[in-house]
Amino acid sequence: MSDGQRSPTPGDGQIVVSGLTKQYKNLRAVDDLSFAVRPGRVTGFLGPNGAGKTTTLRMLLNLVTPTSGSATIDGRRYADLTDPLRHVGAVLEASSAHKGRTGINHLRVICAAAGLPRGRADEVLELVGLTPAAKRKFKGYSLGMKQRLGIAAAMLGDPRVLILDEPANGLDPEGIRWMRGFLKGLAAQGRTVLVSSHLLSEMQLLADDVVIIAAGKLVRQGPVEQVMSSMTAGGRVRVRTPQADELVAALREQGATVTPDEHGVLLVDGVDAPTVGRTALAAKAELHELGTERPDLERVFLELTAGKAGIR
Ligand SMILES: Nc1ncnc2c1ncn2[C@@H]1O[C@H](COP(=O)(O)OP(=O)(O)OP(=O)(O)O)[C@@H](O)[C@H]1O
Repeated sequence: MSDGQRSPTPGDGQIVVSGLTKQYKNLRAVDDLSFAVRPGRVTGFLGPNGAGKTTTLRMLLNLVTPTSGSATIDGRRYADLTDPLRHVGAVLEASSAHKGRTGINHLRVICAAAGLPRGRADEVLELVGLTPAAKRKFKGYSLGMKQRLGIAAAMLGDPRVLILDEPANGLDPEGIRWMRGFLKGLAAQGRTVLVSSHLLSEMQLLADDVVIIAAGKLVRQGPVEQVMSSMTAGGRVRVRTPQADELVAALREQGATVTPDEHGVLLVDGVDAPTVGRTALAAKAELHELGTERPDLERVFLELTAGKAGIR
């Protein structure tokens, strides 16, 4: 087809990880991990360095043998997929290819080995915007071009499921923007896109769902908005009023802790903003400001994961 897209392979497109565990000598890299990844969405697989993301992805792709538990794609273990390239495409690290080979020839070699039509190489190159560099040698490719070539190779079998390990690593802002648009586009076509990252900020822009792990264990999973707001719930309330003494007394009666700051703002812990508003109304305190301070998400993420991770 002219745009290089065909309809994805049938299958439920789900990734299901269940009780997955990998024990290295004296390190449990992945520890009884369970989560599910749905089609039609980009799922961010988040965790600090050493959390076990790569090991999990490698178990999904049958490159590492689990100690226990299971990981399935389209309801089957990778090893049991009859035509794996048609089910799942993976980009585990910046693509490597024979240095002297051109981008298009690299893809044609894979097509030949996998029994795919030769023309598919041109289609996927077009898909990732590398057609102008088709005949350039791999050794002259930038990191961004190598990433695109890796994605092109993963797309050769037109898989329903895409798995990428830290695809934004080393890319410039333009490359990252392209990657984001490309992956969202694949999800919009109904594909399953699982992307690992150690950057929460990147996942806020890219992911629909997130799975957060630390020290091999699940920390949170769910729609990105829901997970983020659960992480920053319980922020302290800021309130400003000319009748500060009256409001402080009324709030303390409600069990709240009130700390005035140097600018005349009252910082209130223990009750939420609507409660502060109601209390102010009852105490006849005029409000000049009322809001909730949200903790910095990146800091919460670090605390959430560092506390579990320890030193690895
Ligand atoms: N073959 C191995 N033998 C022993 N330990 C290993 C092996 N592979 C990984 N590990 C360890 O398992 C832990 C998890 O590693 P993993 O690469 O899965 O983490 P990650 O979340 O992908 O982190 P990063 O982003 O740094 O790659 C790390 O402590 C790592 O050193």
